[in-house]
Amino acid sequence: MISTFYEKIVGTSPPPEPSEPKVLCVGLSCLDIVQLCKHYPQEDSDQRCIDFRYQRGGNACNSCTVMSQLGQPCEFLGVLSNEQFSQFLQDDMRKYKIDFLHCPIMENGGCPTSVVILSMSTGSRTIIHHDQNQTEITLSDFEKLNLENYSWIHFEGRNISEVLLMMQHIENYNKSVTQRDSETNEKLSRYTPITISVELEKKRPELLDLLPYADVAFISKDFAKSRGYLNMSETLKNVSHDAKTGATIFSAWADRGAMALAPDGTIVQCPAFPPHKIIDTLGAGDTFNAAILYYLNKEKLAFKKDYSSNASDSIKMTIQQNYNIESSEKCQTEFIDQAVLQEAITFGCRLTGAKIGLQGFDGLSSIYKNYL
Ligand SMILES: Nc1ncnc2c1ncn2[C@@H]1O[C@H](COP(=O)(O)OP(=O)(O)O)[C@@H](O)[C@H]1O
Ligand SMILES: O=P(O)(O)OC[C@@]1(O)O[C@H](CO)[C@@H](O)[C@@H]1O
Repeated sequence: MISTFYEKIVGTSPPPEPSEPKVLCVGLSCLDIVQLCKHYPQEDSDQRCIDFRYQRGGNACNSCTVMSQLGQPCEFLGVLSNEQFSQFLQDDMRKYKIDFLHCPIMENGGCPTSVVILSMSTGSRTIIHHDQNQTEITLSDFEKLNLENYSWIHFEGRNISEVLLMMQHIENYNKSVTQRDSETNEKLSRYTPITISVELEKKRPELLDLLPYADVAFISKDFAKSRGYLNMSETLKNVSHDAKTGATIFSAWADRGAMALAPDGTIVQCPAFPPHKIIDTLGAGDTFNAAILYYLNKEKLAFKKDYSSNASDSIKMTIQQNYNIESSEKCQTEFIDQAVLQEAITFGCRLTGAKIGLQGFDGLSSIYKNYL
């Protein structure tokens, strides 16, 4: 039996929605058990580590932690449960002012857990994950959202077929808010279309099926390596063949920094900003993604152009027949030019460089204030 947190705890009246639209992150929240080791351990050895902690993790959830510290209203959507560690995750989201009111709560469900080994000698983070048979967010969970409350929706590439349906649901919404009255040419809605982003992180080639629906895509180095790409430019070049026309694509690559493809086809790049001492690389990619979402979403909201003026320019993209879905929308990326993209990627690399000099995510808000 699944109910939402809202139905279970809050009752019937909906909570007041913020005046500023939120960024929604759909994906995983899990428990991270982090062991800080001097060196990566040898198999079948017995040793002590330097430190131990547990914290809330998961790509989408970590990105919310970072955005919340930057002052961005954000919401997490993922499956939660009544189990004690899942309660810990929920308490922690409250602490960080991350909205999770629409998360389905699985009675008798478990809590996905990762054991993470941080190596002080190399700065690596090794993640061993168990999903505790947790189910994933489906279209029917997603349909309960009022999309007017969001300016940007980010998906972790996970349950591909359902994520595709959710992306298509957003496209339909976007069509409805950009419609005009045929006689007066007046816009029929005061809402702005939603920008869709996706992260291809896990080493699963099927994740490429999500690209034709994304306005913005993040390609992790793990995914890129699993495809045989040796560097960021090779990644962008290859992946762009599967992407929507006008999409913005990011490739982040640890100490090499990051590179991005702009909607007009130009490439921008930024080196990494390593801290004095690397303390904790867990969640570096999630921090980078959050910084980009934050920066580009602010640019989007500041962008005064009428979003529906070029509606007739829409392009038809057909994706893999096994999903039998068509994408006919234009990219929601008009606000991204080369200069904006360069600023965004520099902000992303700077913030992430600062994060890996910290334990966990606390302290990012003061770093951000200094950055401004
Ligand atoms: N060792 C490092 N030195 C400096 N910056 C780093 C380092 N590792 C990660 N970063 C920063 O974090 C971003 C994302 O890192 P990456 O390792 O690709 O993510 P993930 O956590 O997904 O493996 C990089 O683009 C870079 O800016
Ligand atoms: O940014 P990274 O370091 O790649 O992601 C870290 C992380 O989100 O990924 C795991 C789930 O795959 C979580 O246990 C952990 O918090």
